[in-house]
Amino acid sequence: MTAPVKIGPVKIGIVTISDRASRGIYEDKGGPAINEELSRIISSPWVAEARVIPDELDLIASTLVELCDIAGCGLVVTTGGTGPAPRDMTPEATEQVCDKMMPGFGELMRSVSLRVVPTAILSRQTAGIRGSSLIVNLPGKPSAIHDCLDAVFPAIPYCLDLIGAGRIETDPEICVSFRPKS
Ligand SMILES: Nc1ncnc2c1ncn2[C@@H]1O[C@H](COP(=O)(O)OP(=O)(O)OP(=O)(O)O)[C@@H](O)[C@H]1O
Ligand SMILES: Nc1nc2c(c(=O)[nH]1)N[C@H]1C(S)=C(S)[C@@H](COP(=O)(O)O)O[C@H]1N2
Repeated sequence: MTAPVKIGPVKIGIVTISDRASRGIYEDKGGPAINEELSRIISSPWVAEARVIPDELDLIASTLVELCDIAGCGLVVTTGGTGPAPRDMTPEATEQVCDKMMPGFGELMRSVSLRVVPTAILSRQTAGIRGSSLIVNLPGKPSAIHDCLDAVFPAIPYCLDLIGAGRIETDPEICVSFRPKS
């Protein structure tokens, strides 16, 4: 059974998790790249809620909770902090706040990324459901955003339908979303 549909434009959280971008040591290119990619793919109305934060487990977790529970984001996309380095804690924060993990997202994104870089296996990127929100992790390299989002996006609208996150439509010239029950 699908959850009740939310009315109005879907809110999408865009979270850059980077020590250096959050301190202004370099310009954040990840958040704007996600915004650009979503604008290319999604044809229905949506609004962005962007955040730029350091690689701090508690702050990542509280930002994800705030975006899902208070801002009401149906989808939250993160970039950065998925690797093996000591401060890479995004998957841990994602697991901490999710009711249900969606391992297929990470599997597909790593497999697609492996065609681009052999170090794709170093990303522990994952996805999960918190209430009526889907959280998806992307690697920090801004160039990874296009490859990873394009790979998983065909399944995202139906996932959002199933959890009651709101309805989104995609531009079929860019991404054909698959809704088995429509
Ligand atoms: N938000 C971003 N904006 C621009 N470039 C980025 C961003 N995040 C990462 N990068 C680039 O990708 C590289 C690898 O990203 P990674 O997430 O491993 O960074 P990092 O070494 O953990 O450092 P930091 O957390 O300070 O971004 C970085 O060294 C940087 O060149
Ligand atoms: N598509 C894609 N995936 C990628 C990469 C990349 O450049 N492109 N970088 C890899 C590398 S080098 C690392 S260390 C991991 C984790 O990156 P993160 O800690 O920035 O999230 O993502 C991997 N996945």
